[in-house]
Amino acid sequence: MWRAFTRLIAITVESSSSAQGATPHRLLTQQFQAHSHQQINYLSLLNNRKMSSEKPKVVFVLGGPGAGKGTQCSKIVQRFQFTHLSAGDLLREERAREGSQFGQLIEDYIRNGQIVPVEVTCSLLENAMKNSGKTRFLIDGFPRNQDNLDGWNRQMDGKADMQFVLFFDCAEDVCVERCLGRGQSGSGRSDDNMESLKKRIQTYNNDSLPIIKFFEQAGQVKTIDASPDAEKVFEEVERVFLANGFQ
Ligand SMILES: Nc1ncnc2c1ncn2[C@@H]1O[C@H](COP(=O)(O)OP(=O)(O)OP(=O)(O)O)[C@@H](O)[C@H]1O
Ligand SMILES: Nc1ccn([C@H]2C[C@H](O)[C@@H](COP(=O)(O)O)O2)c(=O)n1
Repeated sequence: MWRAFTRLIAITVESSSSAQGATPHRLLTQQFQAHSHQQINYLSLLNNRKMSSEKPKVVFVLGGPGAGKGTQCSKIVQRFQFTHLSAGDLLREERAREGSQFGQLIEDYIRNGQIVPVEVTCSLLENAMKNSGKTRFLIDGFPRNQDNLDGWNRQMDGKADMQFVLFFDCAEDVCVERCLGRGQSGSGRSDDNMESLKKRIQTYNNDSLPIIKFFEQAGQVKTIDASPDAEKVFEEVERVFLANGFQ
């Protein structure tokens, strides 16, 4: 955990801040140091429920911001027996939960297009898996960086079987247009704006693409062209699931 904090403290964050003389970097650094002094108990996020006795099957769903991951996950849920768990949605829920000790930290990361420490995200995912009582999961927007992947391997080792990575390949300008469109139609998301998007895209290129490449080299990636309309994209997605034995 200390290793994670040391790295967090080194993060450089560019954002606007009204506080006099306080750079955004310094503000976040102070916040993380405060959190570390409180000795955050990440385990407080985990409940005691057991995972279903059948080992859960997991499909990781990755792609740029706005590539259409959530849209396609809804369609997969309707067609196949999967439960959709969006890491971003779980983080937003935790941010909004009254009394959460992680709310402000999550907000700072999301607004700055950075990836929340895996201890938080993976615990939220594991809980959601346990609470659902289900055994097939689409894990959307995770693992997004090396920290996510390492944390998943540590925490979920032997607890779930990853089937494949569904990668929605989408040009940057299309992703931007879709996210801005989503913002304009009232998503209410604090990161559907050009300033956050620039950072999210940078994080995606620097941190997420190498993870997709890693899975690709292991032969575990199913790439889908995400640029056509959603129905057309789903035709490809459906083929992948059928070819991998899902009915
Ligand atoms: N194939 C598509 N063609 C056009 N618009 C799409 C398509 N798929 C999704 N959209 C629209 O683009 C926006 C982003 O889609 P969605 O929320 O599914 O993306 P996402 O990859 O889950 O995004 P994020 O990673 O930011 O959560 C939404 O407004 C959605 O309606
Ligand atoms: N593994 C993850 C997934 C998401 N987040 C944070 C940072 C993202 O910009 C934000 C929104 O995610 P989205 O809904 O676009 O998938 O949530 C993270 O830190 N770690």
